Amino acid sequence: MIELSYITKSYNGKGKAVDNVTLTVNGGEIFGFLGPNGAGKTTTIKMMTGIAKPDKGTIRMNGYDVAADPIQAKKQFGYVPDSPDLFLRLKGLEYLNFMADMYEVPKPLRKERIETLGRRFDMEQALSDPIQSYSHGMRQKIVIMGVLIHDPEVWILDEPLTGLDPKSSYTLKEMMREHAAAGKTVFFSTHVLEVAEKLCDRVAIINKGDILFCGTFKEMQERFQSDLSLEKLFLELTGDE
Ligand SMILES: Nc1ncnc2c1ncn2[C@@H]1O[C@H](COP(=O)(O)OP(=O)(O)OP(=O)(O)O)[C@@H](O)[C@H]1O
Repeated sequence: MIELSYITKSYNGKGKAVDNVTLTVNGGEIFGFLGPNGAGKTTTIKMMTGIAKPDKGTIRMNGYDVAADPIQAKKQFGYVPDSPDLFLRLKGLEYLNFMADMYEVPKPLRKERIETLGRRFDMEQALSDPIQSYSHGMRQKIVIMGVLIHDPEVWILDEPLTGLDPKSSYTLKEMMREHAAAGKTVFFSTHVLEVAEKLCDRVAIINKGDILFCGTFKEMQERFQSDLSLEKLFLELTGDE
């Protein structure tokens, strides 16, 4: 479960990148975080993960306060950033072992998970190569695998489908569904509204730091008394049409 209460942040004292955002994401749901470029999605995610500090407000991960109890809070989630260009000099397998060490995954369990993840993401052959030699999509996959190797309860994924080929994208979506079906939490940002419409139990739409809507797609259609697609509703709501 993720709880954001009255989160506000501005950069260099300028306008608010995130303004008084309150959101709860429950276990058992896939939650989509949508908004135009510069809306405040990544800033919100950086505050959720402890990378950036909110000016005001509190964030809890499964009840642990990210500011007051950062280690316990960080044990609750896995985070895939929007750029996968990390640890480029390590080989894929070295990176997965490093992540497994950080999260104290026992050796037999990590071996089993590396095999399963390698198979599901078609990465078995690439694991002995340096990450530097990977394509963007392969880097994205190794970062996702590094998160999943410690089986965090809460997944926080910033644009996770960007650059993935159709099979890997399908696999990740399937894994997101499995994770939520097991009662755990999936929070992800995306610009691909067709995916959000099909995959998410609930969505929030943020624009200029404000949450404009939070709920199910059906609730959104009811609110606007419309049977338009999520894409059309999004464009109306964010004033781009
Ligand atoms: N490090 C920073 N310094 C100053 N301003 C920043 C910084 N990071 C983000 N901003 C500003 O904060 C606002 C929100 O940006 P953010 O990156 O959170 O948007 P986003 O919704 O993730 O956008 P995108 O979809 O383009 O990735 C923007 O106005 C952006 O210019």
